[in-house]
Amino acid sequence: MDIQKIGVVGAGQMGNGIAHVMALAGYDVLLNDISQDALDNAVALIDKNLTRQVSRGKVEQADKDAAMARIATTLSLADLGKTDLVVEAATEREDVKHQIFEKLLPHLQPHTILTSNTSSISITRLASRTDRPERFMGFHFMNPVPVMQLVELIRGIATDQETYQSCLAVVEKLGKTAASAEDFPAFIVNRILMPMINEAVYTLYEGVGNVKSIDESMKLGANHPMGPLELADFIGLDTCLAIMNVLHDGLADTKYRPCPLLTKYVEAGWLGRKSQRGFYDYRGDVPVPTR
Ligand SMILES: CC(=O)CC(=O)SCCNC(=O)CCNC(=O)[C@H](O)C(C)(C)COP(=O)(O)OP(=O)(O)OC[C@H]1O[C@@H](n2cnc3c(N)ncnc32)[C@H](O)[C@@H]1OP(=O)(O)O
Ligand SMILES: NC(=O)C1=CN([C@@H]2O[C@H](COP(=O)(O)OP(=O)(O)OC[C@H]3O[C@@H](n4cnc5c(N)ncnc54)[C@H](OP(=O)(O)O)[C@@H]3O)[C@@H](O)[C@H]2O)C=CC1
Repeated sequence: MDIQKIGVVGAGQMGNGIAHVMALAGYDVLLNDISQDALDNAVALIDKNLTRQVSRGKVEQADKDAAMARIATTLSLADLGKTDLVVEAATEREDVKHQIFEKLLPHLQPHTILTSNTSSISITRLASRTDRPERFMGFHFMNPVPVMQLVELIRGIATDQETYQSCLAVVEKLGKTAASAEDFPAFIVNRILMPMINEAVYTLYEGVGNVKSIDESMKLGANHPMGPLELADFIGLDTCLAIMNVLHDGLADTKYRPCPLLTKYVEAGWLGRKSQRGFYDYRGDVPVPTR
């Protein structure tokens, strides 16, 4: 299917990155959120990130201008009815995602493909509550979207081959690489990454190391670009906890038990970079460890 117009639901860190790369690749993008502030911040951030790409010689000024002109925003989900593909990138909560798809359905054209950028939630279950489980897929970008090469494509039990091929063609047009994952809790990347992050929080909780020593150990000792706690703050601690809960509930194995310290940080509203405090405090000039 020829996809031209793409709707993105949720203008948080993933939604803005997805809108950025889609518009740069030539798609018309309609970005939706429940908050006007989130939409305004997302457009400002896309502008800033594209400007940086221009200054580093990665993007031509004319391509940046054209990409910005292809991005429109809306507070109304009904406006996404005219799109060919929707990427849902709202908060990692199953009830929120079900509600979004439920509200979208009456406005959609029959051919529109629905996808979710969920990090962990069952694609089959999300699809089953729509009128088009055969045209529903997991479309899982990595953070930061403009930089990371991989997109996980996850077929639900009912997803048809044409839908898969259409999504694969979008990934290729973005210049990214697709990995196919089966629809089991947290798919491939987060099935492996999130238990490591959770284990780093246990290492902190049990006093084996502090924030600085744990992150330095994994950066200098295992050549990771970010330490696991720095990465958790970057992803969002609410998202990390939600993924661990999906793994724990979905696979019923105690090895996925979320660390109580991770739960405590989320209860405090210390969600990482997006709330200015997590395993580090970002309110000053340099990040300061909180433990
Ligand atoms: C939770 C999930 O469901 C799935 C996930 O996404 S899991 C998370 C996956 N992501 C990771 O693991 C990221 C790990 N970290 C990294 O790879 C690196 O630290 C990083 C790429 C984020 C930054 O790299 P760095 O070398 O430390 O910083 P820096 O030199 O400033 O940035 C490298 C490039 O990325 C760009 N960049 C960094 N952050 C960016 C952002 N948020 N948006 C856009 N571009 C960004 C920079 O502009 C820079 O571009 P150039 O190469 O053109 O100069
Ligand atoms: N963070 C990451 O590293 C990655 C995250 N993901 C996945 O991407 C999705 C988004 O994550 P992320 O961008 O980090 O989260 P953020 O918290 O940064 O952004 C979520 C956005 O969705 C908005 N939102 C909430 N409810 C609705 C709704 N009903 N309709 C429209 N918008 C809504 C939120 O608004 P408000 O703030 O007002 O609530 C917020 O702007 C999640 O499913 C997550 O698991 C996937 C890959 C990597």
